[in-house]
Amino acid sequence: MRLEIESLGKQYSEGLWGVRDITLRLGAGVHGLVGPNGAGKSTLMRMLTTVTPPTEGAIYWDGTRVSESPGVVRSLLGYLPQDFDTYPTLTLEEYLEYVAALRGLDSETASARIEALLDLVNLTDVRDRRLDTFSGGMRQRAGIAQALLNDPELLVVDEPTVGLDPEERVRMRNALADTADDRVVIFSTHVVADIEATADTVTVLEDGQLLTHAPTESLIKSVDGDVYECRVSQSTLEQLGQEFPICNTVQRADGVDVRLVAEDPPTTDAEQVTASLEDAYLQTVTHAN
Ligand SMILES: Nc1ncnc2c1ncn2[C@@H]1O[C@H](COP(=O)(O)OP(=O)(O)OP(=O)(O)O)[C@@H](O)[C@H]1O
Repeated sequence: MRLEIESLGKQYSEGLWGVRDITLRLGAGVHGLVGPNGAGKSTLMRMLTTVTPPTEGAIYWDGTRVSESPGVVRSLLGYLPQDFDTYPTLTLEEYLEYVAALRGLDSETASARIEALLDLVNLTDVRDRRLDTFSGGMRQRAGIAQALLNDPELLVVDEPTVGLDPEERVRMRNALADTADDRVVIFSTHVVADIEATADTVTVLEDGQLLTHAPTESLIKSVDGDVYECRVSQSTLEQLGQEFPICNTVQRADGVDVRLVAEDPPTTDAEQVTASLEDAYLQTVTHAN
């Protein structure tokens, strides 16, 4: 299975492009799509899911041009949109049975599939509970289950961790990673830490442009040895901020603990620390500006 995106662009109005000139090749696995608000993540996903047509360029699934045969992608697609909503008065099981019927699954296939998916997203115990009693994280995992009902080869999830507490974020990430063995999973977020543990590749978008696309490990390695932490005064922090990407700051009684990306130690007592995806992301975004 292979998703190819060739010079893809979407223009909303004169001079306003949601994304432009995006070229990517994605195989089975989890692919993280990150970027700040307005970067173009949702625009790209809406084109991948055939919700909106591209203005230029093309998308191919296993060599078939999607705009010429949108039904091909729709039949193998699972989609969890950002504004996903459920039917509050149905129980989880009733809801999944309803969606399965809408997708044309026969009842035997549907019940086997529902059983497996409840287990995958860890909601078997609450199958008889009404959806309006679910937490945000449970609702999102129910969303993943509905998106997987037809066993899609392409699963697209738009910001599935928004509004979730840390424990629920981890459950959500694990559920996504567990689905990715034999499908292409595209996971968009503006929280870089959400994809560090789960994504095989990372794609960084900003202002509609593709800044980088690389295996997660190699993106982290690109800043290995260049991440430092040190305690500095507020005025030194301001100077450092002019020169280096600042990854994090924590106020202390006697100064500010700062984490930054620099080729050489930024202060005499700076300590080199293990690089994270967030450091690599900040370096990528800062370099582009
Ligand atoms: N339907 C639309 N009509 C006009 N402009 C749009 C439309 N949808 C998005 N845009 C614009 O396209 C650009 C990319 O937006 P998009 O929603 O794709 O970004 P995003 O990365 O998903 O952002 P967020 O993280 O805030 O959801 C922005 O400038 C946005 O204002």
